[in-house]
Order: sequence, then C-alpha cells, then structure tokens
Amino acid sequence: MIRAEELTVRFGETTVLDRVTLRVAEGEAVLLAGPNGAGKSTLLRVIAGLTPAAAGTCRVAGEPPDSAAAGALRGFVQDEPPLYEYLTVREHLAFAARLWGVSAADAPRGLERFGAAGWADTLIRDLSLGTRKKVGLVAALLHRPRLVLLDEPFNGLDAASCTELVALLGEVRSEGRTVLLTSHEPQRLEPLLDRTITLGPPAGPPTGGAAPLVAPHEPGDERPQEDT
Ligand SMILES: Nc1ncnc2c1ncn2[C@@H]1O[C@H](COP(=O)(O)OP(=O)(O)OP(=O)(O)O)[C@@H](O)[C@H]1O
Repeated sequence: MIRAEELTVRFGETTVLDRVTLRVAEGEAVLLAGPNGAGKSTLLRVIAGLTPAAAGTCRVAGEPPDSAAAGALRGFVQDEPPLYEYLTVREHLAFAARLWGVSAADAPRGLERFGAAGWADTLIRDLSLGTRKKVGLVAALLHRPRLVLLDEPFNGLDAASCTELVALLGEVRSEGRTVLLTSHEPQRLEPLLDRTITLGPPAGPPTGGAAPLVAPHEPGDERPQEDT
C-alpha cells in the first residue's frame, strides 16, 4: 500500500528525513514511533501528499502521493485538523462528504460514537480541542478510505474516546484497510498493531550529518534499525 524509497526531506538547510525507506502492506496497522523531532509527522505528510520530498520516491497504491488517485483512497487525520471555522459541525461534515463524493449519512453516527453528536449545530470555531479532533476524525473517515493516516490521534481526546478510537481502528483493520499512525501512547494501541517502525533521533542542526536511516517493512522482516 505504501512504498517509500530513500526519502529525503529538507526544510531550509535542515535535513529532517534522510534517505528513509518504508513499506507498509495493505491491511497492516503500523505505528510510526520515535523521539520528538524525528520526522514522524513529516513522513506522514509526505505520504499524504502535503509535503514534497527533496529526493527519493513515494507511492501510495502505486500512485504518487499528491495525485487525485492516491488522495481518493486515503483519509488523513492531522494533529490539528484543518476545519472551516465558520461552518457548523454538520455543515463541515456535509461539505467533506461532497468533496469525497459520498453521502453524509454516516456522519451523525460517527459523531455519536465519540460522544460529539450534541455539537452538530455548533460553529467549528467554538469547539474545544478534543471536539475539533473528533470532527477531523469523522470527516477524514467518511469515505471509508483504504488507507487511514493519523498523526497523534489521541491528542486532546478524553479516555472514552481514545478507547472508541482504538475500537474503530480495529474495525478498519479487520476490513483489510491499512492504518499508519504516530502516537506517543503506544500502550493504547497494543490490541491493534501489527508492527512498529521507529525513526531515529533528529539529525540536528544542518551540519549534524546523520547517517541514513532505513526502516524495514514487510511483516516478519527484521526489526527497524536506528542509526545515530
Ligand atoms: N514546515 C516546516 N518548516 C520547517 N521545519 C519544519 C516544518 N515541519 C517540521 N519541521 C521540523 O522538522 C522536524 C521534524 O518535525 P516532525 O513534526 O516531523 O517531528 P515528529 O517526529 O513528528 O515530532 P513530535 O514527536 O514532536 O511530534 C522538527 O525539527 C520540526 O521543527
């Protein structure tokens, strides 16, 4: 489902990802782990087609990540979901459903699942952090994507919603869909995960000279390596 080879991402003179190789098979649930600043969110954003790589290749179901084809099969739950502040929750989800070309009929059930049904007619700008996250989750999953990417999905969620989210991701996985996520709370994910891929520590300042990092891929492969 995801095949990234020798990916390098730079911001200015800082190399954030240095020749990262990663493969995730269809139907796997994989945690992207590593210390703060290791580049986990950046890697997710490359796979989501939002951040370009300076070198290397990335394919999602064989398609470039920024292509319409890859976009249609992916749902990305960002740490801070981009939401339309002046729409109500209901309007936002109806808009997201239109963009995906699907019915918004499942949206109320999605909100209900996370205890957020009562916010349907509230403007997004008036929501708490956790409720925004729930709306972002429901919006990203409306089209039942084959690939679900989540960046720190537990941030801001209450305990019951965290449990519900793990159950939801378990259903996604049992349907043969793929899950790739970052989280600093791996213990929550134990029932779900097939594998953990660990990125090495950040390269540091421009002259840091980090060694290449290769994260192996197929199930059953050796454990990911960290080079410092
Ligand atoms: N748009 C950007 N412009 C400049 N630097 C950026 C940008 N996005 C990320 N970075 C830098 O890239 C590095 C990796 O950030 P990233 O958010 O990918 O790390 P992370 O592993 O997800 O960290 P955390 O665990 O803290 O969420 C950081 O040093 C960050 O400051």
